[in-house]
Amino acid sequence: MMASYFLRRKILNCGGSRILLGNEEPLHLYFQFKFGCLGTASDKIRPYSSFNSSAKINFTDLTCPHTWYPQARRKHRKVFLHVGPTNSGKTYHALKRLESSSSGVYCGPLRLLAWEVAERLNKAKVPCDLLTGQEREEVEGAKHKAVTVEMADVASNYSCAVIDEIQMMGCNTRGYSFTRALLGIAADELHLCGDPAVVPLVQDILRVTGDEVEVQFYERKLPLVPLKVPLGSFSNVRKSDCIVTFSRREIYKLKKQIENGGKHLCSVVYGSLPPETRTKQATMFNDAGSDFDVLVASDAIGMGLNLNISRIIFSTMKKFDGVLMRDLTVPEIKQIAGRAGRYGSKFPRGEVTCIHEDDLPLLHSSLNSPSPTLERAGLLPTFDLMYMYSRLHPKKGFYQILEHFLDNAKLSANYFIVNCEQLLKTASVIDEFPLGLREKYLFCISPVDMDDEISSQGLTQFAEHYAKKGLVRLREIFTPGTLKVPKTQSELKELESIHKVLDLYVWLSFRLEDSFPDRELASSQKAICSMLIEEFLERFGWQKPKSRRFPVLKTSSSLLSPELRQYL
Ligand SMILES: Nc1ncnc2c1ncn2[C@@H]1O[C@H](COP(=O)(O)OP(=O)(O)OP(=O)(O)O)[C@@H](O)[C@H]1O
Ligand SMILES: [Mg+2]
Repeated sequence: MMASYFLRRKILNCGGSRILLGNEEPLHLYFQFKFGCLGTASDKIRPYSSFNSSAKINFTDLTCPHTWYPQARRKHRKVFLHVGPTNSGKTYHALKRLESSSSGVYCGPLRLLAWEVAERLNKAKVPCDLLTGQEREEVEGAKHKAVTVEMADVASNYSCAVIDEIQMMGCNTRGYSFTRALLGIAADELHLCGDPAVVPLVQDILRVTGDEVEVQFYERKLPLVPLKVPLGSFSNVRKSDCIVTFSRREIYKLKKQIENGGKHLCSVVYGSLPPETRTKQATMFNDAGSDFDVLVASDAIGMGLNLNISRIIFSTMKKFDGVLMRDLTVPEIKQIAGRAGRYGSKFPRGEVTCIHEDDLPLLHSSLNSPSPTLERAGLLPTFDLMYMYSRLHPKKGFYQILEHFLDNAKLSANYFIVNCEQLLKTASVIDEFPLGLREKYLFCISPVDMDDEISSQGLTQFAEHYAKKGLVRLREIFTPGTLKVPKTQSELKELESIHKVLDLYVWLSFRLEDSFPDRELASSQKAICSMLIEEFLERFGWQKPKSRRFPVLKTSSSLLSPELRQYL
């Protein structure tokens, strides 16, 4: 049961009251800079090898990011690029290698994937720790770890490492974490899984590292058939279909339309649902005995969940990208469509179509086109560089330092600086408080959605309390016992945002342990949020189908463990 999930986890001690920058170097470079002792770097490494002349160093020169990782540069890594379409066994083969290695790390793009891999390795009697921004679970004797890519450790040595969905190094927001893992993980064997579109870029980037690269191409295990006829009417929806759309409002509208037909109940999966709720919805859909036999989902299904989908149906081929409505790209269409016909499910093939006939030409042409070659990988200045740069501009706030740094950064052709809009938004809020640069950087890289009002208020309050007292008690900001099952879409959205704020508290508690002491309370409240959202999804928002038995609804308190019940 999810409610007790967090409580059962054994929390790893993560280092007293030190600030741990989850997606940063573990501050070793910072101290090396501070005390001028970066003598361990090999001769090839630039620019820090000449530390004593630090005044001459141009800290905004990001043209040689491979030199930021001396540990990896000391290795002659054997890199395997596993590339092919979705459902072709890329991850499967890389994980087989990881399982048989003496030590290793799996770096995935989502918490769901890290959970799945940790579970898989532990089941195969390979003890494996789990480490994400918000969870740390230690298994006795573990020499393996499953982590979210932001948590990849570039200061340890591994025999084997896997970076999944490596094409995400081209992602405009998170790309830098994949680039960092690619350049920085010190493993004898490094397995990269992803789209064939990454091959030339990875080969080019690794040309200067001295690593050896081997490419292995994969074919889809089961055929994917683009249908010539559109869905047309919702009466043609059948068991194991997945309807894809891109807004939350549309997801609930489609769910209602399909359920009103009286033949199906729909599970839903979309990005802002808590990860554990997404897993639960996916499990209900996968369960052949469950009444929830149709899935309505956003592109959040593109990665990470193993779903028994026989047919993908695009309700639209357009997506709002934050600025305007645009056509889906070839890689997006392929990634989503490829979820149909998973190897190991009961279907002999996958099928894909659209609701509307007009959308079929784009679907068919995209499935027949190769994904455009990835040209550049994302970068973000590390804390060390920002710190050194800030010392040259001691009067500037963090926002100005960041802005100035970004304006002056020099890059080589293989890299781009990721979109720092969220970072800058957070920096402008955080600059209001008397905090050190390291603390400001930490708040800025935290997983906060500054476009979500409740989330940004949460971050502001956490930073304010932290700056004033050095201690942030959850009860001063949030009253346990006030959470309720949402009755409307807007209440649901609010609960999703509260979940994000609690998640942020947990994230901060792993990095500022003494100042955020209520991790357990935040985790239990998160679990309650998820359950209340699930209760909404099971009970509200649609009419009971005529001919089906409705699942028995348990009250949220009866689902709770005694430890959690006290918080309601
Ligand atoms: N040789 C195999 N034997 C048994 N199961 C396999 C084999 N290859 C793949 N599978 C299973 O097929 C499914 C798809 O494989 P996998 O997840 O490795 O594909 P992928 O190419 O990584 O896809 P994606 O691009 O979607 O991540 C998984 O459930 C996996 O366990
Ligand atoms: Mg995979």
